[in-house]
Amino acid sequence: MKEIIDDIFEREGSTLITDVLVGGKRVDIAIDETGTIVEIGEKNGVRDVIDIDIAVDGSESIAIPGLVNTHTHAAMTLLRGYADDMPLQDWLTQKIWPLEAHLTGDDVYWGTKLACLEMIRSGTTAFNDMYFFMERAAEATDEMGIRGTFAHGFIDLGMEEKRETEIKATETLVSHIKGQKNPRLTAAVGPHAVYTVSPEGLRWCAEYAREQEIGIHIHVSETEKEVVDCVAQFGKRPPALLDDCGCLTPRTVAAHCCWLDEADCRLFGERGVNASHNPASNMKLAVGRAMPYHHLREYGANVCLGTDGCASNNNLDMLEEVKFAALLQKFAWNSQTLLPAEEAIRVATAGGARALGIGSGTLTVGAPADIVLVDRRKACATPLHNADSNIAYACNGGAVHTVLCGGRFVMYDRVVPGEAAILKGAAEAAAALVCRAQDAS
Ligand SMILES: N[C@@H](CCSC[C@H]1O[C@@H](n2cnc3c(=O)[nH]cnc32)[C@H](O)[C@@H]1O)C(=O)O
Ligand SMILES: [Zn+2]
Repeated sequence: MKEIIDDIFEREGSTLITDVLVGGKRVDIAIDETGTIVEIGEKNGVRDVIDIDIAVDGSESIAIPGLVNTHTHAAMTLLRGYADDMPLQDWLTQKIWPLEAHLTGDDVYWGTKLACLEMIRSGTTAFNDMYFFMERAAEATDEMGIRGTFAHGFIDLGMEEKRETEIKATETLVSHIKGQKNPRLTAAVGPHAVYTVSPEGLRWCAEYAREQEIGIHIHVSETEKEVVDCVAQFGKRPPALLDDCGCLTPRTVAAHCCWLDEADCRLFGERGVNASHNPASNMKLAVGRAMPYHHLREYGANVCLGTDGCASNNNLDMLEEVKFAALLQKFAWNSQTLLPAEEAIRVATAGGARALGIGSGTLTVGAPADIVLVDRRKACATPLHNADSNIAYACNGGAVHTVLCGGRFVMYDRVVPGEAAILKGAAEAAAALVCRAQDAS
């Protein structure tokens, strides 16, 4: 790679990536000053398409579309390693929620900065977030230069008063995000799950999402207990309850979907729901069953990929998540051919872009230049019999060296601007958060 041009992160001109491997072919990629891919052609074939401001030698790199993390609680980076090896409900009620009660907006700002740093370093250019103080999460994401969809985690626990508070917080966030008019930041509604949000709350979320023309982000059928309790309380399974409340739409991202049966998958396909597979989180929390990817694909649902939060993964490396997904599906459903490498990468890129309604996810002319360069000189990428195989089964985020989002460099030759300050700020915020919680207990 050429020496780092000192203002490369500020440049807003056009970029040419030369001689890079895309889908098994060596090509040049021309990106115009608006950050759009304007030409992908044979080596040396597209140089005169743009007035080149920056040229990047891609001859030692494989290019893939920016990875799209469709389920995070990004600022949970501050809780990484705080509570491990527990069942979901105990983990939430005994450890996570008591600590989250002491979160501040500054905590979410630093936690999200750290999350964006980690995501950029491992090739993620867009993520779907559900948490607290989401205005601060959006501020951090804008500073880091990648794309985010933000939902206030809506939990009413069946209480009218809390529902009103959550409604106001959701409306405030949505108008804040829309008011920014920032193409990289979008809003969504985030009803947490059927066991934490009343049917009245679910119906409000669905209606508000429809009215605002935004997405819905929700945890669905993560555990068998969730399904059993839902049937006992409402006489129907979570997907049917959500459908009755209007929550199943083509703009819904349903996280986990582990305990869906075949009829649930057919309903998801009929409604065009996006099912976010979170294999590392599901295995770490031992939720007991893998998402039935084969049924969701068979019935036409869009499957995408997510990491969940850093307290149940514990990182945000989507290349690692691609491997977990491809292996878990084969193991869980006893099929050596289920979710092959190329398909697993597509789920993590095009599948995620479709779920969030963003134009990236593929390296094609007219798409936003959300591009990740993977280093071919790494051991995990050598030999290069098959790039998709190396990307899905051998490499992790550590093989990524350069990342563009909307044609702008967010990492260049393994340099991310402001990294040291982000690590310091997030570490200090995490330590102060735990101290506050301990002082209060
Ligand atoms: N306003 C809400 C905030 C909810 S944010 C989203 C919540 O989901 C929690 N969470 C993280 N991972 C999971 C998961 O896998 N399943 C269910 N909840 C999770 C996370 O800790 C956070 O509390 C409240 O009053 O609590
Ligand atoms: Zn979650």
